[in-house]
Amino acid sequence: MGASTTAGGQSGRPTYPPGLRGLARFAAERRAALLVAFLLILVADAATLAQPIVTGHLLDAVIGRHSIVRIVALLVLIFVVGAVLSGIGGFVLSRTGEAVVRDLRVRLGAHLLYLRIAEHDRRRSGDLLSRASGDTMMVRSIVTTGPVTAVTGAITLIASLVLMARIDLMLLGVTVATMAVSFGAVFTVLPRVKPAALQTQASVGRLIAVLDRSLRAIRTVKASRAEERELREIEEQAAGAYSGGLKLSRIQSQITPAITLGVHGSFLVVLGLGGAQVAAGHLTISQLISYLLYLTTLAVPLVSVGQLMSDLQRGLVSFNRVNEILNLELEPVFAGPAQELETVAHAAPGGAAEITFEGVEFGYSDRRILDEVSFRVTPGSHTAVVGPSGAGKSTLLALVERFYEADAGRVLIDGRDVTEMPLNELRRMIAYVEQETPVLAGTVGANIRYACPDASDEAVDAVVAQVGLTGLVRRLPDGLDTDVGDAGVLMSGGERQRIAIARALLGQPRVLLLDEATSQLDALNELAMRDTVRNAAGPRCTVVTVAHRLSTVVEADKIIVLAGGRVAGSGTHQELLADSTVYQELVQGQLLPAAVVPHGRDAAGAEGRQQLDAFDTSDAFDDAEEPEVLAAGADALEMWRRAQRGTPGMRWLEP
Ligand SMILES: Nc1ncnc2c1ncn2[C@@H]1O[C@H](COP(=O)(O)OP(=O)(O)OP(=O)(O)O)[C@@H](O)[C@H]1O
Repeated sequence: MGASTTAGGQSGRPTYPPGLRGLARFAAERRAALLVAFLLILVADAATLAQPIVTGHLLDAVIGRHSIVRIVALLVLIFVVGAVLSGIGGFVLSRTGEAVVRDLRVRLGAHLLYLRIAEHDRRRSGDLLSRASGDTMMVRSIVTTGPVTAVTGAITLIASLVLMARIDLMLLGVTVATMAVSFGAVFTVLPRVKPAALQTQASVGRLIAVLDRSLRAIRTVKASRAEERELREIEEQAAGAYSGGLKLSRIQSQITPAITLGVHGSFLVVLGLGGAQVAAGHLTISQLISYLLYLTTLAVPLVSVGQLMSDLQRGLVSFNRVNEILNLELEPVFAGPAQELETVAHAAPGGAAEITFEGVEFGYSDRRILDEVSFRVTPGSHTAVVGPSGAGKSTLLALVERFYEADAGRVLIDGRDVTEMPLNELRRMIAYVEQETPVLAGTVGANIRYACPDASDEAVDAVVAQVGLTGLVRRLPDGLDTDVGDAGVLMSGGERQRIAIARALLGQPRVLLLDEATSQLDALNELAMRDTVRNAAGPRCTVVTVAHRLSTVVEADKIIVLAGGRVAGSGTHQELLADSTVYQELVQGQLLPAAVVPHGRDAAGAEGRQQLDAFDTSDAFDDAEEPEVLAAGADALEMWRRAQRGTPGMRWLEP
């Protein structure tokens, strides 16, 4: 299923009610295959049911010393036809069940990818993973073996009862009464299956969530010596799953013997009563044997039906857990019929875009994060957003990307409200580098091409050079084909960041949103970041950076100061230093810890700045392992720092 089909189907994709009705409706989408399988099994069962009749005739023929050749041939034919058709029917049903589960998994996968970010915020990804794996497995078992058992069991049961009724009604009455007692016992334990299954599946979900959490932060777990604590949580959830599983086993261990006892009990009663009937001459011996054969034929489907009833309850719990996700609202990715997403790297048409916030209000829940936020970012400019931690800076970027929608007010791109633009069109024009600069498992090249898989090698080489990765790529054992490890763990933080920026630049976006990592970068990376941002902004691209480093801020054409959910000031670095106490405080304390505070001019700084501008970071990265180059990078950063001292009102804050 391609991306376009998946997303295009969002509006028309059927939803299912919870429970058996939903499961039946889901399975009914493959009714043609189910019907073929049903007919095959019907004929196979008819053949099985004919066996006792023909066996009865065989006995009569043996007792009456008639020829048995034709009857034996017929019996063999019935055996073979029954076995072959039941095999084919079972296979068709199983294949259909597998296809049903495949569809369920793909739909669930599509749903998880297209789910609104707010839903992902609310849920633990480990639990979602367990629904995609464990729960779909449970659904699989009831839609594969379930229909086979139900169809064959029901047919065999009804036909056997009809044929047994034709032999002796009284014996049938006794059989039904005995079986009713054992099924009564089964029905008393069945309601306990659902809560036990729910406990098991929910515990497994939480277990995977705990594991997922620990493995994602395995270094922190080890550094905090938290293995034992994590293990205790794992044990707790495993114990929950164990106790749920134990309850289910207990219930199952009552169901199977109850039915087996019912069948065996009725066999003995029928043998006794039937023997008396034969002795009294009301029944022939062959009729009694046929009856008893029917009774034994019943044993297997009845036990299977008992098992199915229990499995069905468990499967329904899993189906409901999967269906709960399938019924969640998705992002409206496509406005109309599915459109092709652009996968080739070329500039999004239109050049640098204008971004406007008009009285935007937003809160993740009841807590207001942004309050009447209004500002304009001019096309081609570089705007830095600064503010205290938690002020809502990243949230601003999320609203431009439309990960969330404003509660009031509007976010406009080139005068168009983002909520009225097709999401794929909006996101095609924007590149976004989030704070954690995620790198996905795979190769360096695949990561850079992630948004534009069809980009040419030349385009990739160009962005690799732009972010100063050429030297690294040359040194890597397999160049761009080198694996970055799970979540990019084999790369350094700075390398991951540059890979993420290269990925963003490859799409030649009209808007580049950079959520600067809060952690300090080394000298070279800090300079590279500054150069990259400076070079990206221009006639083709507008850059908005959530800035934590002064190197980014002072370069910006405009700085927006966000505090207390409001715009507390905007302007250039110099303007804000003069006008905004919030900005001054940020510069002193939080924007760049141990960095700069207002001070007088420093003529040497201006000279330092010129030298810094001449320092080519991309060349430096190419030889970043050379000690003299590293030293030159550090020198260049010091030059830049001196340049800041040359900036009106700035001096270094002593650590
Ligand atoms: N997905 C979310 N659900 C609920 N609350 C959130 C969510 N994301 C952020 N918040 C809260 O919203 C507020 C603003 O968060 P945001 O990440 O935008 O701040 P920020 O200014 O970028 O902070 P920082 O500089 O520390 O990265 C914070 O108080 C944060 O706890």
